[in-house]
Amino acid sequence: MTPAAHISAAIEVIADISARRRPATDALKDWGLSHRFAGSKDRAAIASLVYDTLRRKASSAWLMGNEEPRSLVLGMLKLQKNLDVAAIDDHFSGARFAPEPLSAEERENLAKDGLKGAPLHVAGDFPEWIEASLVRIFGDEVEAEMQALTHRAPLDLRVNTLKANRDDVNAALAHLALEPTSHSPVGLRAIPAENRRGPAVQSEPEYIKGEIEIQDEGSQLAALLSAVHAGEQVVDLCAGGGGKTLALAAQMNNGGQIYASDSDQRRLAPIHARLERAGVRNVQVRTPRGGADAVTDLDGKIDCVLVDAPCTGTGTWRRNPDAKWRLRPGSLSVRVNDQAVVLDRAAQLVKPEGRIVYITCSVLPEENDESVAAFLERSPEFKSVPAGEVLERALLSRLEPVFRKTEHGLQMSPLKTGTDGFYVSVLERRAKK
Ligand SMILES: C[S@@+](CC[C@H](N)C(=O)[O-])C[C@H]1O[C@@H](n2cnc3c(N)ncnc32)[C@H](O)[C@@H]1O
Repeated sequence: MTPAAHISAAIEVIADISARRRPATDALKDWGLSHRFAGSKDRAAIASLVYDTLRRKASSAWLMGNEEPRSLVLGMLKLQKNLDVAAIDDHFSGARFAPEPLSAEERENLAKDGLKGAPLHVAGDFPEWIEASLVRIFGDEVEAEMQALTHRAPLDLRVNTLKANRDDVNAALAHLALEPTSHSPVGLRAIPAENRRGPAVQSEPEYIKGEIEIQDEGSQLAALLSAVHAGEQVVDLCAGGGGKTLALAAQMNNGGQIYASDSDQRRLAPIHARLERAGVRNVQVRTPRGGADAVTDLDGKIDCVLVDAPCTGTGTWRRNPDAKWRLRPGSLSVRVNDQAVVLDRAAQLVKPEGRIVYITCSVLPEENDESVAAFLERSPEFKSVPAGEVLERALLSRLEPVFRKTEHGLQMSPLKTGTDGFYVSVLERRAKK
């Protein structure tokens, strides 16, 4: 397929997503099934155009004056790919499989001076209703922060220090041209290539042997900020597929004890094979049976409860750009309620002077500082640990300048830390009087 044919296909897929309000992954899969002649490189190029279009949906619509799929793709080619009118013209030739030639109006819109005069939610490409929340966290950096969240995300790996070290793994994977991550001491990063799929890491021997995991650097840092160490009793209360559990086990060098649980039995299922592959021996998986709480026997005994909370995932919009246009106020309030439930449960598990490490992959203050503030109001026996001390305990004080500090925690973002938008707050139970 030619680049112009890729653009035609992307317009078709965007039309399907808009008309049927369906996730981009489903629309792309269907397109692939009904166009079996397209090879994997073609499908990757089309997916890349579709995701870039979703990243810049609001600004493209503003530039082109409407939300038609063709307009959205045209706007993206200018705003995200920096193509000028002549370069776009070449693709829109009207030849077989290429899109129809540009109209005079399209040409005029594409020649405009970018986003000059656009409102904030357009310039930052986010739903207007979250603007006030974003201003609360980012102040006058909303536009820069949200624009950084429209870029493609890199692929990050965490080196499993139970089995390997970063230099050796990097040398073995030299053909992938990875770079050590800037902040996590155990991360390696692959920069995304334009219009291509990322490296097939899962087929590398190092992956198969459990020496590496795929994990965003922000998630690695969130686990490190828990400052768990060998000898501690730890509960990973929202363990899901175990991404953080594996990182904690490596930090504890297989010492102490981690209990991994989750209210959703199905989400926990993959953890067993992952623990095995990573050579983890200090994790007991506590599977809830018939919805029953699987950690009641641990109440009041735990040094550190990790709450990798259910959240809206706004901090991962680089990876799931269509999720941002589907976010609704109702789903945010459902998540805030879930967070209250899980924080209250975590509090029962923590022993005096123990801690809850509360994590989200969101940049919205409602589910970060404000969820924490509401918890502290309900549970005066807890206090939030100042950011400087959290970093010091995790031996990460050198990172103090890169994090955005909030009232109760630390906020990461593509702009500030070059990671997904993770939030971490450490909540310590006061000593018994
Ligand atoms: C962000 S995901 C966890 C991701 C996982 N920790 C990882 O690193 O791969 C949030 C998890 O919280 C779980 N969850 C939601 N409400 C919960 C509750 N009340 N108690 C325990 N787990 C809960 C969800 O099932 C989901 O698996």
